Amino acid sequence: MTATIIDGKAFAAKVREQVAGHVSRLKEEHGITPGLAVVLVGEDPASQVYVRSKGKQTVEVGMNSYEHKLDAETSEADLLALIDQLNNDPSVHGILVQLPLPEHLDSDLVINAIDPAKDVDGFHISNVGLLGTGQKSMVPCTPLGCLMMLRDHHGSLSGMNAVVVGRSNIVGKPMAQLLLGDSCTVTIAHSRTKDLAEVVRRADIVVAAVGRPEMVPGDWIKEGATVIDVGINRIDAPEKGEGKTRLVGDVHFESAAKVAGAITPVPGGVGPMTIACLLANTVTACCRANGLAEPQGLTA
Ligand SMILES: Nc1nc(=O)c2c([nH]1)NC[C@@H]1CN(c3ccc(C(=O)N[C@@H](CCC(=O)O)C(=O)O)cc3)C=[N+]21
Repeated sequence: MTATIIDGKAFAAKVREQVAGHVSRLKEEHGITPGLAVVLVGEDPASQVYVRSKGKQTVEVGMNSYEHKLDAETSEADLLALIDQLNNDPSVHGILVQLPLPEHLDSDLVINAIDPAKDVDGFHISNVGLLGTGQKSMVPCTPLGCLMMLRDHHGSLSGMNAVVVGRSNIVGKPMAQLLLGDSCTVTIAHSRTKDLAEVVRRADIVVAAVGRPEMVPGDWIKEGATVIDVGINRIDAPEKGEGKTRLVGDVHFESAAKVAGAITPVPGGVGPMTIACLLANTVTACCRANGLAEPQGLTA
């Protein structure tokens, strides 16, 4: 068997088209332009790349992008003051604080200072609680993007065995909640799971989100299973020449694609969907803030 490739890049372009449609309707019918504020503390090069690409796409769909770059030594009080200002700015509908934050800043405290209605990452404890109890919330972008691809590929996920490998607050746990919401039987596996290979082999859906390059080999995958690879790992690629690198996922793509029914590639899979869902969440937050009907198909 050779797996169908789930093209996250193309899917993300479609999501952005829908978002752009909602944005132009908000402008024409209501005179409102959705705005997304991104806060970056310090100058981690990977974070800068991500923030730049996100800012560009925000403007491309017709929204306002506000970037706040603070130096690495910024105090917690100054960061909290900025968040307070953004919480009270009616032109800002979404706020994202790029993680990880420098060591001296308490990220839980900072994230929980964001107005939950503007928390487009879905990391605020109120949104986590709302998601866990099946209430309307802001849903974390990466798991939301994975859910959209799974629904698109399968239609209904009801009754499927889903194994999420990884238990992070930003991917593993919210992913499990979303799959449960779609009536999957959900297992969260992690580094201490006994017989991990056997657990993964039972899965109709595997979501790999551990941050370890190519740790899930093809012989852990059940024939025909759907594999969603959340990992984005940069590794050395001496075969490309001295000092070169390449991006790989948490799944060993080549071997997994031989047994899976469908699989997301890295790059071009989950990553582009994460940014598209950030834009989708910003439009959703803007509609809710203005008491307007929210977009269909862009939320969980
Ligand atoms: N508060 C917060 N929210 C985030 O959503 C968040 C964050 N902090 N911190 C950093 C991570 C990282 N992240 C990525 C999103 C898209 C790609 C992406 O589109 N990657 C391309 C490849 C890019 C390349 O070539 O390097 C792909 O997978 O095809 C990557 C990384 C969001 N993050």
